Amino acid sequence: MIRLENLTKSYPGQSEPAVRELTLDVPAGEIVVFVGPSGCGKTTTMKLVNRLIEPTSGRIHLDGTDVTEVNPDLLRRKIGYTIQQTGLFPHRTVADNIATVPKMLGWKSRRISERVDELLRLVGLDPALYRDRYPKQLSGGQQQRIGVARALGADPDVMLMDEPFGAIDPLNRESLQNEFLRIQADLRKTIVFVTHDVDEAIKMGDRIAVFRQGGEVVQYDTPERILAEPADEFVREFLGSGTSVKRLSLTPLSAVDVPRWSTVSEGDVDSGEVAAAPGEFRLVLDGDDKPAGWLSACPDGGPGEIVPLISLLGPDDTLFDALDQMLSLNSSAATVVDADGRYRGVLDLDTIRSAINVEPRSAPVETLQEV
Ligand SMILES: Nc1ncnc2c1ncn2[C@@H]1O[C@H](COP(=O)(O)OP(=O)(O)OP(=O)(O)O)[C@@H](O)[C@H]1O
Repeated sequence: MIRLENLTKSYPGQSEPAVRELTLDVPAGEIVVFVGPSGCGKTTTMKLVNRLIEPTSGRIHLDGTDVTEVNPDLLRRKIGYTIQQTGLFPHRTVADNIATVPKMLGWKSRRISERVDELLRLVGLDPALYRDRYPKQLSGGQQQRIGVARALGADPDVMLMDEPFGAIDPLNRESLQNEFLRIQADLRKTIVFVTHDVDEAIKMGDRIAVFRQGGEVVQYDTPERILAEPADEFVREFLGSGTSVKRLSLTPLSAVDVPRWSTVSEGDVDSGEVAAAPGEFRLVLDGDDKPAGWLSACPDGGPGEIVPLISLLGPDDTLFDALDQMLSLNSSAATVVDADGRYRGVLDLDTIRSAINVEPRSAPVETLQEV
């Protein structure tokens, strides 16, 4: 864990401190995102942690040790650091860049070589193709990946990441974010992540510290709670529009109470024991309790036919995915299954609304008739 305690940093010649009396804990294994407008002290605070900048007053504890009492070089070898401009050494190969800290730590060359290949694979680059290239022979996104691999070099418990995906186009940025979250799910590093971008903060952060000018943290909480209850007008404005949609994309269906609508079995449909009334749709489950389709009435009054389901939602999908599916399929409900593909329930607009506690503004939207 990182503990910042009453931290103040005043730069010489500046009338106001860049960071003032900042107290904040970064829990072990979490990503804490510093977000806020330009010049509000995010980078200064981050650089205080690995002593690239010395505090004017206050303390920083790393797993209970006061970092101001640790030799800065030794400290930095224990903390991975990656920045927007990647800071790769242009005249060193990818492998040599990644090996920077392991070499300083005196690792044997075989161990270093294995580690380099392992890290290249981790960040999605084939070692055979990339280890001997130079940074200028890589795309911007690939350089950022090498920056991340280098920061992970000696397997530090703590990572400081200053706008690590800042220089990347939106599409590549999103895939780097996703890959980094996938890596972090396994590695559980303690990470301080700086960004200007509120959407990136919401996506990447287990917690977000919203900074205001002068290094003041206005709100420090989970993305869900910051979106649901912004501390003041500054935070509300900083979050911008669309907070309800942002909350939808933060809510996995595994965390939603999905109403279980009544169903009919495929066997009963096949044997003609159940039928759908005109205008009625009934969800049909196969012998394994998996959705097989909707039973719709036949115009001629027959038992009806099973219309296959175009798409199902799983536990990793979010309320945003559910709404997106409903809009794109022009449907008022979406069928949800568990990790094994078995029926969990059916989501409609009312369920989505109540999951994020949004009151209906007008008459309730017509929903699929419950059977
Ligand atoms: N070396 C320095 N000397 C004097 N003032 C500095 C120095 N570095 C930063 N500052 C000032 O300290 C304040 C905080 O800067 P900092 O870089 O920490 O902000 P930031 O929130 O990271 O900004 P950005 O998002 O633009 O990177 C700014 O007013 C900046 O001008």
